[in-house]
Amino acid sequence: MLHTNLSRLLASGGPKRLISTVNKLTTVEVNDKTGIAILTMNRPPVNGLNLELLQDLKSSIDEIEGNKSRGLILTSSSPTIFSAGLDILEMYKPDMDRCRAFWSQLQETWLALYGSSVPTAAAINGHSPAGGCLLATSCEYRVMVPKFTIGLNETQLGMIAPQWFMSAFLSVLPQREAERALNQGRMFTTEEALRVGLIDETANSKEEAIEKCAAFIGTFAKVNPLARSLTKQQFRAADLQQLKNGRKEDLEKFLFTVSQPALQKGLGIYLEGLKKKVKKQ
Ligand SMILES: CC/C=C\C/C=C\CCC/C=C/CC(=O)SCCNC(=O)CCNC(=O)[C@H](O)C(C)(C)COP(=O)(O)OP(=O)(O)OC[C@H]1O[C@@H](n2cnc3c(N)ncnc32)[C@H](O)[C@@H]1OP(=O)(O)O
Repeated sequence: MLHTNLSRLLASGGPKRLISTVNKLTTVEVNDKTGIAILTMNRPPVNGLNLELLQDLKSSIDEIEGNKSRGLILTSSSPTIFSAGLDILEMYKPDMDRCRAFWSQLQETWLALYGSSVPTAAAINGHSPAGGCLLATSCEYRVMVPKFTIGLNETQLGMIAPQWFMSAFLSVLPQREAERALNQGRMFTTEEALRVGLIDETANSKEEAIEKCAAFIGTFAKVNPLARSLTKQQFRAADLQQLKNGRKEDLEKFLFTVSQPALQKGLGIYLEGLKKKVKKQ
């Protein structure tokens, strides 16, 4: 009951304090009463994860870790897109120095989110393909609004999701389900995602999704925070360590892959398809 009241207070626009306005592409609002931080991505039109958004996400996660928030809820300022995943323009005809910085930052941001010591939840208020799904599955709990899609669609783009994308996916889905979905590049509707367990709950609005995420975080109110966070870290240690040990190799593989003419050709066609769709409307 206490948890429900706290979460209602948070979602109903109860006392909120804007802690950070420093980052251009993210905001952090911490509710004074509940101590839960809402981290909002704000890079129109689709929250494409480019170098700057990834940097801002990382610095917001650090800020939330540092200000002793009771939990982190990740969401988006867009009414229809949680995140369109990696900004394809970072990989299409890339400047190789920037591309290196981009992938290194993606690794850094993932390590911070997946390894975060505070309870994390995603209020998925829009489409969430590929890198968007990575962010959501790196959180401990997911609540999604109907009529959107979520999944790792990399194979549809002729790309291979790196091992650590798979780790986050596998921390949520059974191996058989995860393997089939990844091989197919399958995007799940909200209802399908709930059925397979890719999300935990549905909500009729962003506000309700945030309320349900807050209720999840509230379930830890009476649990020793250090014991909870060390337990979470033990569960995630192998996945985190695997990337930490292989960061350089992972980066080199990525740079090699994006410099392949066949991949560039595929990305060009994919981008063209996205743009044609806009013109048709
Ligand atoms: C160890 C590793 C080794 C090797 C591995 C090598 C490579 C690994 C990399 C693999 C990882 C990839 C992860 C990714 O995240 S790739 C990105 C995948 N994302 C998508 O496929 C999403 C594409 N977008 C959409 O499906 C739709 O846009 C969406 C449903 C999100 C929204 O639809 P809506 O109708 O609302 O908007 P649009 O009109 O489609 O889009 C508006 C403008 O935004 C542009 N756009 C959309 N998505 C992206 C994107 N991901 N990147 C860049 N730009 C994007 C779209 O073109 C429109 O642009 P304009 O026409 O307005 O200029």
